[in-house]
Amino acid sequence: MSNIIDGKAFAEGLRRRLATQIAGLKEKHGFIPGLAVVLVGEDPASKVYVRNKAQQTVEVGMASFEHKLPATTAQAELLALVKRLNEDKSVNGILVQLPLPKQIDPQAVLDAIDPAKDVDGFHVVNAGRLATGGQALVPCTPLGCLMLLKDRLGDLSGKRAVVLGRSNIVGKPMAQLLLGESCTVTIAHSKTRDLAGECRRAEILVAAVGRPEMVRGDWVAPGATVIDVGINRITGPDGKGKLVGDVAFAEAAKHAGAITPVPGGVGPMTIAVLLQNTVTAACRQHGIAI
Ligand SMILES: Nc1nc(=O)c2c([nH]1)NC[C@@H]1CN(c3ccc(C(=O)N[C@@H](CCC(=O)O)C(=O)O)cc3)C=[N+]21
Repeated sequence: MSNIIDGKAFAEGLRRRLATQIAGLKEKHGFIPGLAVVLVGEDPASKVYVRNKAQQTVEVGMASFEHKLPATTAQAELLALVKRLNEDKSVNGILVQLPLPKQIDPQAVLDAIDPAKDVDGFHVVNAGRLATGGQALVPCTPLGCLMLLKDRLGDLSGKRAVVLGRSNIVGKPMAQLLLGESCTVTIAHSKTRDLAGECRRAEILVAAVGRPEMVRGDWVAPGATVIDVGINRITGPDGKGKLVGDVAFAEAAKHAGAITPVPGGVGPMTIAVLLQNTVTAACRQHGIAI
């Protein structure tokens, strides 16, 4: 087995399984799940992600509702849209694309989303349920990382895991999920003393700091599994733009037992899990056990 973890292929498989499940829901229960994605403003990267999300939503057989608002949208207008989507029975999942323009407080918007429709898992109720072992909707990126880890390693119980980064959207929920799998979890960050040394102790290393190629080869223990959540657009030596992770891939791959590439690793999993979360949310809303 190659030591490269193919997130793109895993995500394709997951979407195929979801498509079958969705066809079954339509046949047996007479509905298809619906996902609403809200984009405020014109951020070019966000536009690409939103287009990909909408396309993949339709490909697996779900309904996609796209809402594009101008960058000047007032917070009250966005909250009014969220309220309408909360009340709309054909909408089972709601995602408001981040980042939002500066006149809008992102947490106010995220907390206005019905927790049952919060397919990003960013609502404080879902964060609380994840932390206390309840029935949460779990943030897509960390859940995707966990799926890749379990697929590679099987049981994670007792493993030493280091999560580099403490954001609400990746680092903290990732640590909760690993703890839930009975790993011994360390959350390391910019203030951590001897960051390289902490990382070197990890059997599982998840990098989510948003700093291009910060994790060097000698930070990786022999045989460790490395999950690179970073997506950084940099200018390469040839002057062209390219995508790199938070891990110096070529160096780290020499030490790692398994490692995710960028692109083609965690990124595609994020969208596939978003679709899965929408199916999960739809089934719970219809009282269907899955
Ligand atoms: N409310 C909200 N939820 C999100 O989940 C969310 C968001 N806002 N804002 C932006 C980030 C970013 N994000 C990505 C999704 C897919 C890829 C992805 O598919 N990446 C591919 C290709 C990337 C490329 O070529 O540009 C890869 O890594 O192979 C990347 C990044 C979701 N986000």
